[in-house]
Amino acid sequence: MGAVKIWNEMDVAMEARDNGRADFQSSPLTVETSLSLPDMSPHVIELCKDLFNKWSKLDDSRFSVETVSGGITNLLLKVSVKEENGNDVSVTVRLYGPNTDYVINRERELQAIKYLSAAGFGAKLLAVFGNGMVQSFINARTLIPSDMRNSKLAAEIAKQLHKFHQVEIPGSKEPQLWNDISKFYEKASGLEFDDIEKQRMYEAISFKEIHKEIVELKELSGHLNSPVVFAHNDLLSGNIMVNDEQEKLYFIDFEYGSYNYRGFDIGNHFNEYAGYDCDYSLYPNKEEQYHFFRHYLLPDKPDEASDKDLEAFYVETNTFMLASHIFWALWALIQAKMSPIDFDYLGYSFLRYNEYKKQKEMYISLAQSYLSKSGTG
Ligand SMILES: Nc1ncnc2c1ncn2[C@@H]1O[C@H](COP(=O)(O)OP(=O)(O)OP(=O)(O)O)[C@@H](O)[C@H]1O
Repeated sequence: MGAVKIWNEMDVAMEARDNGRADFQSSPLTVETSLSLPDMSPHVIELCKDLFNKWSKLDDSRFSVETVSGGITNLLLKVSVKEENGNDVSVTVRLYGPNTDYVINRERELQAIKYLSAAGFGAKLLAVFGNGMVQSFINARTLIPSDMRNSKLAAEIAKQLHKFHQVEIPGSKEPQLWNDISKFYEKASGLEFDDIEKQRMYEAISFKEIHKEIVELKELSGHLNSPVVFAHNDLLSGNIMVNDEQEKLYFIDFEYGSYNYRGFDIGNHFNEYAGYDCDYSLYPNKEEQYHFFRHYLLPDKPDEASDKDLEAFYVETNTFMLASHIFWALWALIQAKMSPIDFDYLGYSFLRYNEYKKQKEMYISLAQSYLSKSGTG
């Protein structure tokens, strides 16, 4: 992560605080992400003491630091503190992965978190620092892909997403999908790999073909009038948590959040039924999708959604589902080069693009015949 980027983050944070719009702390300190947990812990404790006054005088023995997730993007730590009054308090400390600013706009993320957490979504933002942020710890379990097709949970996710899409975030309301895809395309098409096998696989990719697909899909999806909303853009099972006793659902991780097409957010979510293994036999069937759409469209009276609205929603979602494959296929190519994390990003990119090619004919003709029927094509 470059120094310029860090200062941008701090500027956003300072500006928000100066305008009295936020009540989170900030510090220019950074924590080296390559350290082992035992070596990193004293630095994390020092950071927490610097950020939170009430902890500044506590003995280090009152802090414990553990790993919550190695993520495929960041390192997430849980810091538990025994306060002087005997209370146990936990927070999460997120350390941004090196080079993630090639694929994540941190300013956009920070701006979104402030407003989303104020609207009751996700964990509360408590502090930002040089290469990460501190948030409240959520006591809930993280979903696994198969949870998402559980009909009760699917209905809850749809309802929650409907609310999420109503949050207003200041700034430009331009949908970002094609800007992001175009940025990813530029970056992804000019890579070079030191590893010979990776380079060989990379050279087999036809960027000319991908470009043509992007142009056609952009043109077609533009006719579908998908509403532009503030979208999560990465609603996979690992970014949804549920507290079963309180029946409370949490969306977390707004790294990719932006104004975007509603159909993209939902089509992307449906693609995630397949999990990281990309088992697309798990993609929701029409009945499961309609169940989701009903609860999204009319959360209080889902059974009253009209066939016409459901059909339009189906066409919209499955056209943008195709764009989601291209988005993440390009993203994974950049990650394959930039990320230090041991994950087969190149293989993942191929799985996503192959699935795009497998599905495109069916869903593009569906959208075309829908548009010609409705006279808007
Ligand atoms: N505030 C929180 N409280 C408790 N657990 C959390 C919190 N935020 C995240 N988690 C847990 O950590 C996991 C990883 O979090 P998150 O998705 O935000 O990290 P990430 O590095 O972006 O991961 P990935 O790149 O895999 O999406 C989540 O799936 C969830 O289990």
